[in-house]
Amino acid sequence: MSGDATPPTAHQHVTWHQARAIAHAAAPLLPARAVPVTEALGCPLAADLTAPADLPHYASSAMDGWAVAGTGPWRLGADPGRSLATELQAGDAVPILTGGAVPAGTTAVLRSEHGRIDDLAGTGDRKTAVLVDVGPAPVPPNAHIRPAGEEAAAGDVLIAAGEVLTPAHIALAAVVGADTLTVRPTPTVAALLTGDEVITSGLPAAGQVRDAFGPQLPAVVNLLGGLTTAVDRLPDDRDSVTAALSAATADVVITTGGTGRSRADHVRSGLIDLGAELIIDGIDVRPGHPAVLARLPGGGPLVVALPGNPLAAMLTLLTLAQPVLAGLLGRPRPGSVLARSAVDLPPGRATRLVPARRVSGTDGVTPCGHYGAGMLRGLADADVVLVVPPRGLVAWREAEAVALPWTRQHVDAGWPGVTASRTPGTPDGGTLKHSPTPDGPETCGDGPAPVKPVVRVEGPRI
Ligand SMILES: Nc1nc2c(c(=O)[nH]1)N[C@H]1C(S)=C(S)[C@@H](COP(=O)(O)OP(=O)(O)OC[C@H]3O[C@@H](n4cnc5c(N)ncnc54)[C@H](O)[C@@H]3O)O[C@H]1N2
Ligand code: MOO
Repeated sequence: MSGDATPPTAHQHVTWHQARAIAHAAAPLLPARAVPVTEALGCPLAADLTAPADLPHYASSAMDGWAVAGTGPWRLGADPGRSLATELQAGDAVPILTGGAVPAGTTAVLRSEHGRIDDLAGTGDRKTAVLVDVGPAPVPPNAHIRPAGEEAAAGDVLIAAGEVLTPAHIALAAVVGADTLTVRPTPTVAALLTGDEVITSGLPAAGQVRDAFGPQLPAVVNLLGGLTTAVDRLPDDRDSVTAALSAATADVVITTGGTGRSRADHVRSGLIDLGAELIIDGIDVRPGHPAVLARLPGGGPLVVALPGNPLAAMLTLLTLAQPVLAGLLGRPRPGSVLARSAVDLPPGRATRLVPARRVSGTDGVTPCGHYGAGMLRGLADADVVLVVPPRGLVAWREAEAVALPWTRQHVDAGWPGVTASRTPGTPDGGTLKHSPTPDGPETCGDGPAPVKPVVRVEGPRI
């Protein structure tokens, strides 16, 4: 399809809740793939990792010293190195190092501190050094031998499918000889930042803006579970935007700017030129109404098109990119936070996303100020974002909000400054609670304001 008309299949004027649900549903779990062990850190394992052989796969010494057979004193033979060719007979000993393979016939390892080499016994070429046990007690059978299979038998499950791989998992996989691991991959994200007026350093002149996204978008993507593999900057030029969209190879493309319908805005038209499926074209939310969610043809990447206004873009990450990444990771649809607004918020034409910060001494939150679509101060001050429905909010009633990716851990752990010993529900004591309903509570009504405002978390976590 070409031209700038919106394809009839696109969801238009969807609500904020619908947009999140559609975005999540449009992003199915990424198929498992084998990745090098070195790239698997942080990925959920897709198939059990079993031990291909006993672990350790040979009996080895746990000490520097001598492998001995039977009781001492022992005839000291040559260093067998790490060869298993030597077979000890009762009364034999050979030097051994920690980790060295114990020769067949070994009954114990005498650690170096507990052995003394005495005069040579015998005569001529048949002279042999004698090893004497001078430890506090005779070396017991099997001392300091790590038997084969001590840690795992061949076939044992070492790491169960679903585990998110830690450095210790990676080390374990490496020592059992795995070169690749089958994981649920981290969704990759390519960022395309549009705008002739956007500069990347120094003070912007009139008509210019400093790029707000490049310096932090990869970090936010990372907090949402993705990995940014490319950040490219594009002029406001239809061919450039179309070419960059068609060349993108990531699981998700996030664009910034150019979602409007002016002669300088080319993201929507570029998508249409390429025959992309527009899944969402416009959301009834402020800020962020021109946002687009699309899929490039041929099973290509999902495209999350963020408006250029900085606050609008950052909040649209929560509206669209967060559920998309959650879907690709096989995580539930992101939930929301329940908070109480310390002030009434009047009705409006659409759902509004309002950065809000905690009110000291209470568990209420209040709008930060400076939350125009092109601003960032309010967001920089915010603990959560209130989701204000068109009917507005009544002060101190439970209201829906979303945690910011960078405050989520504080919300999950209780608000910053709240100690675990505080009684939930008292001022500064947060009660965190999940709710299965991602669509939020009833937020308006005429009942009395609660005495003790409570903040809680609802819905599945990302
Ligand atoms: N006639 C109309 N005009 C506009 C409407 C509308 O409905 N009718 N909607 C407004 C809203 S709301 C938004 S949001 C924007 C959408 O704009 P775009 O997505 O096309 O973004 P741009 O026009 O490219 O830029 C908007 C604004 O953001 C600044 N920007 C862009 N990139 C960056 C960046 N990397 N760092 C910092 N700031 C950036 C850009 O300079 C503009 O100031 O359209 C409204 N207009
Ligand atoms: O919708 Mo715009 O995204 O308000 O700034």
